[in-house]
Amino acid sequence: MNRDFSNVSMAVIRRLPKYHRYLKDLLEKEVYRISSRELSKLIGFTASQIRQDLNCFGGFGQQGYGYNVEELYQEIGKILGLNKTYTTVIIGAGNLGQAIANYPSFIKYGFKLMGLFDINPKLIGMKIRDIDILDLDYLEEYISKNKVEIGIICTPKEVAQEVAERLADSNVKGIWNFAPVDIKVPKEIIVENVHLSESLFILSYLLNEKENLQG
Ligand SMILES: NC(=O)c1ccc[n+]([C@@H]2O[C@H](COP(=O)([O-])OP(=O)(O)OC[C@H]3O[C@@H](n4cnc5c(N)ncnc54)[C@H](O)[C@@H]3O)[C@@H](O)[C@H]2O)c1
Repeated sequence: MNRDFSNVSMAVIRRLPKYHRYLKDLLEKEVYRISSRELSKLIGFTASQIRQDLNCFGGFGQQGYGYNVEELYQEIGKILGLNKTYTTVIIGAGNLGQAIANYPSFIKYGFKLMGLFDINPKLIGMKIRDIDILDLDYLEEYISKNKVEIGIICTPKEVAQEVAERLADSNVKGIWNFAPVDIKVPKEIIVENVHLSESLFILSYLLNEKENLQG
């Protein structure tokens, strides 16, 4: 049964991957039970924040016992949809596209990379870990034939919008966009942007702020 979390704020949802990561680490260390206070020390959120966050999903903890780490890990995984599998393609098989294709962990969470697409004849026909780099001309046909659900955009920013539109017209459900541009697609397609430079600029700001405070 699909539970409805549509009224849970995105701020809470965006914290779930961090809970998931810490719970995985705990399981690897064979820690099976944890209080919100102990979790708070590890994660850096307050204990009351943790209780509030997890209560949004029905509350997993038990007074006097804390959280069952395995159960919480599995449940957060389910809320995040990590118990499902997704078919993906990468568009743009340059530095970043190849790095993502070479990263083995996404498959562990159910994201199956089917193919990479590029326009560069030198790359087309090559393989990254057994996965073909294909000609962009076949994108729509391939997506339809293989029921691809997610397109990962790793092209230069100048062509990202055009690529996004082709993905949208091919009926992908989601786009993971790494190009530093805000792409526009029909609202039924979910877009998640990863703008690495924005994070880097925040680091730069914080470094400068620290220097200014130190005089
Ligand atoms: N490399 C990084 O660490 C990094 C970090 C943050 C963001 N990005 C962004 O990710 C994108 C890719 O970066 P990169 O370093 O891999 O660049 P890159 O130049 O190495 O690769 C881009 C690839 O896209 C291909 N391409 C160009 N037009 C295309 C099209 N219309 N359809 C399909 N493929 C096309 C090119 O042939 C090339 O292989 C850029 O938008 C960049 O700003 C990269």
